[in-house]
Amino acid sequence: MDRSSGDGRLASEGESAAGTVDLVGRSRKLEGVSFGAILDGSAESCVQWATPDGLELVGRGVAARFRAGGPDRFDRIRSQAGRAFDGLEHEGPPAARPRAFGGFSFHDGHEAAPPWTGFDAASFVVPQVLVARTDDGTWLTAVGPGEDEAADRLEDWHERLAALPAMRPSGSTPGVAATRRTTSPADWSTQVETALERIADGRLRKVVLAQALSVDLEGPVDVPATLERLRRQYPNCYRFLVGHEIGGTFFGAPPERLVSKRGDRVETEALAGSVPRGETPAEDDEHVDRMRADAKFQHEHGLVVDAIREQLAPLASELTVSEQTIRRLATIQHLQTPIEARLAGDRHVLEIVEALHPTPAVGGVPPDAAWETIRETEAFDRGWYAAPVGWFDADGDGEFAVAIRSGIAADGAVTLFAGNGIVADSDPAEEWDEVQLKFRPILDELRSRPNR
Ligand SMILES: C=C(O[C@H]1C=CC=C(C(=O)O)[C@@H]1O)C(=O)O
Repeated sequence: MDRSSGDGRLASEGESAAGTVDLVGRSRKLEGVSFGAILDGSAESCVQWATPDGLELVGRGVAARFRAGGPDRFDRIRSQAGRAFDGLEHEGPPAARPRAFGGFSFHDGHEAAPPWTGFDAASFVVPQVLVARTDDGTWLTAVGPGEDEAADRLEDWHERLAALPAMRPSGSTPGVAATRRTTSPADWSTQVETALERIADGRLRKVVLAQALSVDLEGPVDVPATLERLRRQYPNCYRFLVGHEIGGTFFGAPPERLVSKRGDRVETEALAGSVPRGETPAEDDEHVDRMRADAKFQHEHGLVVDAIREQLAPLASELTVSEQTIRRLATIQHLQTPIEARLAGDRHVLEIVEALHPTPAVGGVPPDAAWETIRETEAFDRGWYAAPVGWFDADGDGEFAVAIRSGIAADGAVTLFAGNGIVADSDPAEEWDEVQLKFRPILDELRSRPNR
């Protein structure tokens, strides 16, 4: 793994905006409110998170911030958060509790250079204002460094939100002026051939190689509105947005759960192996039958299942690997294997995140050789692509997705990312086609289209 060039200095600079004062959260029930409208015009830090099973969260402002760099960034975030959450006092239902939102870079040695300005190797915020849409209604939570501040903020935002429209138009798309690839088809073939040689000589069994596509926009992009449109096309995916005050906005609609932890229960999955959707249900099934029967796809998928099993086993008292199923998305279909565990002891979700990242669905096997191949062959910075993004709370519970089918909007452009698993017998041209399908969800939403 890339354990060499991490910037450990950030860890000691990690601050809580609350300083030594204990954080206080106050919640109140809300009538319907448009999530997009809450973020409108915000130059503050903002976050949005939605799961396939219906939880939706949106937050803005910074009550506390945790930042870290280097290989031990998972631990450092955990200890900074431990200090800030230690004295947390929250009045409201558990669904509305304060949480920390953010994510990690794919590589340990990540530098926050454009388009990733503002995105440290690990960075989380506890928003000052959080709105949670749950089965139990919609809740506003204000967080501050003391009771009075939290109560005043709650009052202020309750009034502001009451004045906002409950529905917001879905907005026009920005339009695409031009696209630029980091990787030409010829370069891609060379990269895949390099990986195949390493597989043939036994150094490597699988590596996920990725590409970036830089999209120049005709007009400004409204990321919350783009996410809202993605909800319609990709209802069974996560949706996330992390917007930085001094940089861009990272967002996406990933289908892949890295981990969900509640108490001692952990859910994760292997998601690897891709075929296109067909024109008809029968064609969809033909693609799926081919994928299920194909030794290459099963090998590629099996490596991910085995690695997750091995990564979780030391932490678990029980581990259940379910039957393989199919994940059918708007443009693509994947092999999926749900995996559940009961934890052996008291663990923080970030410990599970650290143990699992990167699964071979985005890294490879063995991890070090895959890491080396990625660093030597890919011609762009992965930044936060394919890394954990999500939230955790004061109890160490939380949920993280793998930030694939994602892009970063910064300086009038959106840079999209997509990759594919390479194993023995992979064909560069087929892999190229599969990667292009993975750019589609966001690219399609950026193209010009009349208002809907
Ligand atoms: C790495 C990506 O997809 C992963 C998830 C599902 C299927 C994959 C595959 O078929 O290679 C990848 O492992 C991506 O979308 O950028």
